Amino acid sequence: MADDDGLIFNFATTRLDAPVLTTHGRPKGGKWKDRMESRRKLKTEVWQSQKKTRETAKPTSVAANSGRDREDKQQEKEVQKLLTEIGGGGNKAKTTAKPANAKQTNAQLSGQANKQVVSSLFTKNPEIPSLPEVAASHEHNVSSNAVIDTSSFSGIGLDTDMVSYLETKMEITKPTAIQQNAIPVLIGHSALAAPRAADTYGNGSDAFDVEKEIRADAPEHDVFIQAATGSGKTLTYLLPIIHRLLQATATAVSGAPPSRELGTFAIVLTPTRELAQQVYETAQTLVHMPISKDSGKKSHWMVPGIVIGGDKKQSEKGRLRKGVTILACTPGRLLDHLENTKSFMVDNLRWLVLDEADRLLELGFEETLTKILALLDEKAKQRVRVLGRRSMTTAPALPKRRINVLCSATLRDNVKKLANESLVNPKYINAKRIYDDVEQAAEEARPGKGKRQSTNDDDMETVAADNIDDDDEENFSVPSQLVQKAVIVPAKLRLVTLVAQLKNTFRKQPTSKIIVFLSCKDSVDFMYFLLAHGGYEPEAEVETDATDELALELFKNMDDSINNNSDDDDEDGNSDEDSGTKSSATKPDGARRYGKADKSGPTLKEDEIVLDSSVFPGAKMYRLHGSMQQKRRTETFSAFSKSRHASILFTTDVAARGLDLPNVTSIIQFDPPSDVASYLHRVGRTARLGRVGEAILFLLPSESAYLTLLQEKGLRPTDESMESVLKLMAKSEGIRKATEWQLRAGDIQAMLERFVVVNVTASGLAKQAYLSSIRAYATHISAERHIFHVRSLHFGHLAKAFALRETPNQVAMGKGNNTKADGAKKDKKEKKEKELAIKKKPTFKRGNDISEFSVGDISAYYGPRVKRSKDE
Ligand SMILES: Nc1ncnc2c1ncn2[C@@H]1O[C@H](COP(=O)(O)OP(=O)(O)OP(=O)(O)O)[C@@H](O)[C@H]1O
Repeated sequence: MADDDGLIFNFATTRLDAPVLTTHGRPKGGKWKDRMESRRKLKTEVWQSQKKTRETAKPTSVAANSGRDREDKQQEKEVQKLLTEIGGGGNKAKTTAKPANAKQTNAQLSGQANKQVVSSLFTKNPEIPSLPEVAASHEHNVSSNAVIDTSSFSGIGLDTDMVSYLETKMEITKPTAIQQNAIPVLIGHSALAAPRAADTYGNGSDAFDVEKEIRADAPEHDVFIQAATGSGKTLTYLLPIIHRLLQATATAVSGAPPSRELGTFAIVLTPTRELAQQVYETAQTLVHMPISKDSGKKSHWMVPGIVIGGDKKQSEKGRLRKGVTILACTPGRLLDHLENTKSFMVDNLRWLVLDEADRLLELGFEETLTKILALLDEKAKQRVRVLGRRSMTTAPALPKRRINVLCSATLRDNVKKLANESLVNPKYINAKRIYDDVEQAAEEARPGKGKRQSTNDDDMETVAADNIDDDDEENFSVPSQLVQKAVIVPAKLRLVTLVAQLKNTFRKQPTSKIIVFLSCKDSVDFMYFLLAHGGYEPEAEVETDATDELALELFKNMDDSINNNSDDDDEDGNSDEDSGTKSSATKPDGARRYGKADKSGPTLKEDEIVLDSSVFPGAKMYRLHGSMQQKRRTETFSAFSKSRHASILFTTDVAARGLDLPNVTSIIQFDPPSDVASYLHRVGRTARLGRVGEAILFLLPSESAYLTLLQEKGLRPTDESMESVLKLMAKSEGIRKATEWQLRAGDIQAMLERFVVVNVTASGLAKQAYLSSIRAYATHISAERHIFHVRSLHFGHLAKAFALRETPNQVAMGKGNNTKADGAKKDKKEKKEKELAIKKKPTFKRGNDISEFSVGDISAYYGPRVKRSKDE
């Protein structure tokens, strides 16, 4: 580890003989020119002093990896302490005495210097560890979640009209392995379901006659569906539901015939609103199928609906009153309607699907789910008691009782418990086979029991079976055609390496659709804004014109500082004198200027869902996180899904699970996931249904042990060097000299930093993102705490990843380089607010909640939160 790799703050130091400063760190009195000169001199001295402090300070060791139970709280305390230290130290000491150590320096300087730190990108970085060679996990030509050719939908008993609609309108012709196994069971024809559905059904040339095939006494099974990401789980449960509703209209019925007035027949519960939206849209598409004449079947009465938090409850009530046949919803809102909406009729409910059941439990919805199940049971009993059986429709095609379907990626203990408690006469189905016993399913899928990473068609189903596992020996698999990479990047170079990686991806494939995962919503807002607008160079006049002298000085000094770095020298070894005169040859593609006309520069607008990028010309920028208004979330989701342009979606884990965003070519995990299951789900947004895709994980040098952890779980990203990423960008931009890739990286970093300096919005977003991401870092699960420990972060270096030139204490104090935001009053207010926020604490949630921590107030997105169960 390099000397300065410990917890050393990038604080400015003070000196005994410093000029007299105002409370804002500015020299008083004298001529304008003298003051300028004095400031410049002070800045240089502070910089030198700061350098000295850094060199003499000792690295702080990473906290010992013991006493995990206490660690969560300890970690929270530490972050709060660190934030208080870097933000509030100034209260303790206002003396200008010579600092004894870095901490003291911090305390002394806060509230005084408001200086810029422009450090070189390529110096003082920790060593990048060399990693063991990893056999690429994507060397197989066969994809593990591809559609199987040996069967057809009619072969597994699906309604003929549905089959032709799937083929002609949706271009879906062959079922996936999980569909082959689960659809017959859900259609109610489990006798036909066999370990290898394809063998059993042959080529499926004969249409399946439900009336003939379903025996009156055939037992109905609840179903547990477990399958790899992107294997078509939504259609696996929706097709049988619609199939049976359709059949019910064509067969003799006792009681009322199925109609909209009979209320809700199927409820699909999802952990996120976006997933509910997706299920709703798929159901909408399916119910609009044309029905062959004289078949007696009717589809027009089926009405899909959606109730999710964030929508107006009154309009939801109205929809429920009219009748919603297939309802997609999130748990909190469903419980609310079950308890309070009298017109919500579930008397005829025949299916309850818990999609992403493991995620629902992770989010703490266990109690809500238990209440929902109890209420549904209670309402079913009441119906028979009060109205008698006549109120029910009893078409033979319909299940005689409510069928519960659980979809989950894993068979962890909490999911097993839920399955045991809620499933009646269950079948456990994966892509390989059907089990009667949950323990047997888990046992057979343990590492060593099944093969992993298939090399041929026959093994394909075994691969997916490996996903079924228990807590002790968790093992995961990803689509075998997915290319997984990891790039180890020192903190200072993170931002520019991300830009390079994105540029390289667009160069390789100009219409790439990329998702960038970040740990918190503030980082999402910042990256979205920065990479949309940061390629526009601000006009020097904006600053010249500014009444505040400091701004002018900063703008000039900034480039002096840059020029102090040998890295930033131009081709001939000369330095530019003034950023305003930097040659356009050094500017990135598409760099433009905004000047007097839009002096204030761009701002972040709430109602904006897409931005053109100035950093990646031609590309569209999107963002998605839980703090956005529901309407914007829905619009963004739909716009990014439909986009055929080069596009980037910046998001938290709100988009990690279940979302089917078509044709995503690349996943970048810029902030590492909160646990391995999240890794699996994030990368699962690409390489869907046999398509190619790549996933790149960014790690700090101190986090490289994470790769070993991933390998232990069967996930094997190969090592990609940061240097190769930066060199490739430089080369493809026509930079010929082998040594100049560092200059190019420096240019890009400087451009983004300049933008943050002069743009009020960018500066605010950068600081907020910086602080929030440190807090989010502290929410990694305790099992991974030895890898992701907040004490191993170099706060000063990290600031550069947010294009910040302030020291950490300036950021935490709310001090900015946006001169107008620096009035004494505002400083005081901001400081107070910050201290209050730190005291009040950010709510640290554990493990998988990192994403929800990051998306802000969880109850706003997922409905009321319930207590996490103790045995989770
Ligand atoms: N048999 C099929 N043939 C072709 N496309 C299909 C088939 N089944 C589903 N699809 C399509 O595949 C995409 C992914 O399906 P879906 O979202 O249901 O996957 P999933 O298994 O739920 O993934 P995840 O676990 O990531 O949520 C959808 O666009 C869907 O229309």
